[in-house]
Amino acid sequence: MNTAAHSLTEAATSKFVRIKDGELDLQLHYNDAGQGAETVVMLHGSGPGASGWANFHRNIEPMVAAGYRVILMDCPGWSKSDPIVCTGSRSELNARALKGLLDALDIQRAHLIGNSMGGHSAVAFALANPSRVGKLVLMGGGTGGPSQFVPMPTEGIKLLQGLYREPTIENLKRMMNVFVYDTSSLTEELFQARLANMLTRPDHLQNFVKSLAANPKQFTDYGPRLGEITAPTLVIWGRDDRFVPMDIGLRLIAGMPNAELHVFNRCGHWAQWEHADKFNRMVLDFLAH
Ligand SMILES: O=C(O)/C=C/C(=O)/C=C/C=C(\O)C(=O)O
Repeated sequence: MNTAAHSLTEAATSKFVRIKDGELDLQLHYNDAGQGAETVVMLHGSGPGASGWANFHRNIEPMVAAGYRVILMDCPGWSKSDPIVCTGSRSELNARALKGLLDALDIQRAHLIGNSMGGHSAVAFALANPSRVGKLVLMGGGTGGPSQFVPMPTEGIKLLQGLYREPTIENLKRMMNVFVYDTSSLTEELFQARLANMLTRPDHLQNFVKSLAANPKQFTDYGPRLGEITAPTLVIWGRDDRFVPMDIGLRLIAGMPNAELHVFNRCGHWAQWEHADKFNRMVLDFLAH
């Protein structure tokens, strides 16, 4: 391991910033790794205990080694970022938070990699700030619209919401067993780390439940506006995604003029983790050409 890779720990890259945008006034946590001229921002999903580091820890080092600066933003209401009750569009809230973060760091343009809610948020950001987006990579998310084939909410989302309401190890295991295709990859260490993340911030868990009660449809359906996004976009999905079904990926490429889709077989909702090596190679190739 070289010196740069050696310093790629959550603690060594952990930072905070205060952002203000109208009535939005929040402290955000983010991880900042690498020093490239081009920046890749990674946006995590909406599960209890999720964070940029938890979602993307298998993807950071290859991007840094390839010469990118990598920013992992913890969305408002997750991890070490400030708590919030979201009564409107969470996709738009996260997009505003990202704009605040990029402004504070003086980053004019970035590539965005979004997982699930992170995909919805990346699309919201691209619609509001088209000139600030290089390329987009969307996994298991991108628009909050309904599946045409699978009843919504999906079994995964029902388990996720149940876990927010009753944050127990049993409910966590139930959710994570649906999360991935190959459940043998889920270790007790992973469960315990995720449980600890969740239980460290009961305020985030309670706020998510309050947000859902105030507005059950947290993620805007950007279906009608997808044609406005001209940024080159790589959509990546797991064929066995039981949280956000694969046909949403088809909707994305039908709507986005410069989008292409890769479907991983034997893959659930966490393509960047379950197929990390191939995912990293594909994303690096896509960003470079
Ligand atoms: O309801 C949706 O469309 C989005 C759901 C998610 O964002 C779920 C994400 C779960 C994770 O990626 C996680 O790590 O918990």
